[in-house]
Amino acid sequence: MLKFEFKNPTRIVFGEGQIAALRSLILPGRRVFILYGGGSIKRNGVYDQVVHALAGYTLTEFGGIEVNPHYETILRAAEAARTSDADLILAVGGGSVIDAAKFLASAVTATDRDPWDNFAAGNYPREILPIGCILTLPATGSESNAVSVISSTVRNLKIPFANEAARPTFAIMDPSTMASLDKRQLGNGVVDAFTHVVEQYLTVPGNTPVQYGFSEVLLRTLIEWGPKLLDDNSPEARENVMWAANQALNGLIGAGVSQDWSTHMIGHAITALYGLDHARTLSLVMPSLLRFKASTKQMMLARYGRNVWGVTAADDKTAAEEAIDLTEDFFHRMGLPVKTADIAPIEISTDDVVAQLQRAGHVQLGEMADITPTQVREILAHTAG
Ligand SMILES: NC(=O)c1ccc[n+]([C@@H]2O[C@H](COP(=O)([O-])OP(=O)(O)OC[C@H]3O[C@@H](n4cnc5c(N)ncnc54)[C@H](O)[C@@H]3O)[C@@H](O)[C@H]2O)c1
Repeated sequence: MLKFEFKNPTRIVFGEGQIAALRSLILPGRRVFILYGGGSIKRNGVYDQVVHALAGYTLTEFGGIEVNPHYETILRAAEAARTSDADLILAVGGGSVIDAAKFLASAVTATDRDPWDNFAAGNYPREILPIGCILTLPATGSESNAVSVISSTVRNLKIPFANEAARPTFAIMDPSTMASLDKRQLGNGVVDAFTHVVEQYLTVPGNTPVQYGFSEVLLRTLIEWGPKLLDDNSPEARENVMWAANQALNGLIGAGVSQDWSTHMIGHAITALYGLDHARTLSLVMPSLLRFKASTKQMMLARYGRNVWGVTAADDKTAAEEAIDLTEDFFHRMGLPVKTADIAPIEISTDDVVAQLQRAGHVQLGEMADITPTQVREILAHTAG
């Protein structure tokens, strides 16, 4: 097991109707800065529930956080938060809004008014504003992790920022908020969460049976409940997927294991270039990447095939190949692309993706840092079809 430190201080308040618990989570008299996206919360009743729960508090709101949130918009939000003298950022939305809130919480207190480079180098202000969130789309785990993935239109980059201090103080997870999600967002969420587990699990084997066992439970849960969620968006499916997606990226299954975030880094480059949904870049890249790395990942792939998919092949090579085929089929059944033909009219230029990765400083990827730009080209070539 690798050395690790694990602390997840986010207070999770889970279940239908829990938005009403906001009052018990925020001290009276706080000036709350509500951050949201394109306005789905105003159409589905979530905004009204928030405002109702916070009657008597001083509220300021900032809407318009984009999908794949823009740094430039967050800087405007930071100015508004300073002007309103906010003392808590309340994110209401999916991963984009929550990521924006986590970055914003540092941008508000930073003395540097253009803090991108400082934050990218890990230099965050000592004090940042506390963040609370109300999750409306299970996918990213952002509601209780330390990461924000932010895009800069000026720099033409989409990169992750990690700041332990930005883990939300609390996260309200009410599965009924998922009722207004369409099939595309539901499928995206399940596949995003699935890939988070895979990237912390399908690496080189370690002495980490606890982490692997948790990972396998999460994968089996997403495989069982993901299609049901697409089918009927039932309360049972919502709560199981929402909880699994949170556990997939709250730091627990990744503690002490080697990790391979190459699918995500290649995916970020594709989103930055073509605007393709985050999860759809992952479903496109991951099967090809697993096939490309099948020999180095063979032992874990075979274990995954047997423990998660019930593959019975006796030899590891066949079990690994069957596991990848089943993964690809699962992504496809969830309505996501697995070949470039599925994302038409977008056409991916491997040269551009490699250049984008280099601009972002992501040149040696994988758990052994052995995925080079040349290999990225080969992986992308295998997505053709
Ligand atoms: N912080 C992390 O650890 C982490 C991990 C993975 C991905 N990400 C990032 O998170 C972002 C993606 O977040 P996401 O997948 O949660 O999607 P999202 O937040 O971008 O939302 C997708 C769409 O769904 C809409 N939506 C959200 N909730 C809704 C609801 N209840 N009803 C109707 N519409 C609703 C939004 O308005 C938006 O149009 C990407 O930028 C990705 O890179 C972050």
